Amino acid sequence: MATRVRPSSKRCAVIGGSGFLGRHLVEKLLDRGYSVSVFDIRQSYELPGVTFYQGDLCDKQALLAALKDVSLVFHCASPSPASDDRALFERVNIQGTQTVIQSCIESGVQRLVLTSSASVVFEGTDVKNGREDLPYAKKPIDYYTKTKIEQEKLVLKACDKQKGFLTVAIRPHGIFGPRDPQLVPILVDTARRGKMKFIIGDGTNLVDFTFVENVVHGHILAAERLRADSPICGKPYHITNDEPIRFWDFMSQVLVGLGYPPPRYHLPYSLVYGLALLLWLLSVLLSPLISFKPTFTPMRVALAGTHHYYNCKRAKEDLGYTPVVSLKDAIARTVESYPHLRCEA
Ligand SMILES: NC(=O)C1=CN([C@@H]2O[C@H](COP(=O)(O)OP(=O)(O)OC[C@H]3O[C@@H](n4cnc5c(N)ncnc54)[C@H](OP(=O)(O)O)[C@@H]3O)[C@@H](O)[C@H]2O)C=CC1
Ligand SMILES: CC(C)CCC[C@@H](C)[C@H]1CC[C@H]2C3=C(CC[C@]12C)[C@@]1(C)CCC(=O)C[C@@H]1CC3
Repeated sequence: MATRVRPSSKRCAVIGGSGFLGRHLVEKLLDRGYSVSVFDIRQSYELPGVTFYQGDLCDKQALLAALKDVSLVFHCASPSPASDDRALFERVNIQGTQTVIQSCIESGVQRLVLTSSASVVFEGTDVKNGREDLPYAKKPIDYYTKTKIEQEKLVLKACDKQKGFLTVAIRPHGIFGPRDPQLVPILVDTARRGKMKFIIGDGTNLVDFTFVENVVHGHILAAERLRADSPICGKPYHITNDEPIRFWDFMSQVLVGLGYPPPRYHLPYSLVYGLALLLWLLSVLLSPLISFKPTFTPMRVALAGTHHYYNCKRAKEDLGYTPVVSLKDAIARTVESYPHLRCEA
């Protein structure tokens, strides 16, 4: 059985620690007695026990300062998937991750835990109970996914037991929870603009939505089991709530919890996908003249209308992972955490 690392004697760094997942991770690490250095392009809070280093992860000198005396690094920084800035994704997720790896090695960091994404195998078509041995998407649906694939490959390839530099990748899916700036706010904004009346497709597609505390739990288990003699070195792990749910049931539960009506009318998937593609093309062609961002992007339509749920048996076996918060409780806690987004009518 794997021996637990004694956290109290450990100092770790969280790259992207000001973000949604990063901050939850920092809070749990502090609870477990770690002292934490946060490296992020912005500082969004202050906490006792946390030292902030503000900088761009592509800047090696800035990173080296943050990694001094650190033996464990979590890398959970990325540009938002809502962006379609190819150059930014390539710079941060690919070149930046190379810089993170080099800086870790130069600083004597022994363990690197990457936040990857289960979407690295998603091509816009159904993934049912997908395991980690599925091939990477040959045609990734966007630059975010394309660069997350390259990022994961780089980190896993860098694992070197001889040199004492161990790496592992966590692949969460559809993270949600208090302070998420993405899923619930976008959903509510769409509902407030009267655009959440329709279900794309027949509404039976199953999807994983993963509560942020379960994702954090997976990261910490991986970090504490990452030793030269463990089977997890250089491998990716799916971390989900292990309770796939119909995409539209999940959206409806959140909407109803916040006082909005659930979507009711069905629209054919191919029609909506075609329209989303057309709108996206128009937004690109017209970008020199006007700037508009369609709500229903091809990527969101694909995510809303297909099955994408993943098997986390490998994490259960190798990491001893089981979700710590059920989907029912997670939805209730999430809804409660957004009083300002409740329907006022
Ligand atoms: N949310 C989800 O559903 C899923 C997320 N993931 C992965 O989880 C990780 C965390 O995601 P999440 O917490 O949602 O995202 P956030 O955007 O909330 O957090 C990412 C943080 O990284 C920062 N950052 C971006 N670029 C740089 C840079 N060049 N140098 C330093 N810091 C930078 C961001 O700053 P700023 O906000 O200013 O850009 C932000 O503070 C990401 O790697 C993402 O790919 C994987 C699966 C699902
Ligand atoms: C307008 C509605 C049809 C949809 C609103 C909700 C969406 C904003 C979210 C539903 C699934 C989410 C998701 C992600 C972002 C937010 C959603 C599209 C990711 C792309 C985030 C980054 C990842 O690595 C994969 C996620 C898949 C699910």
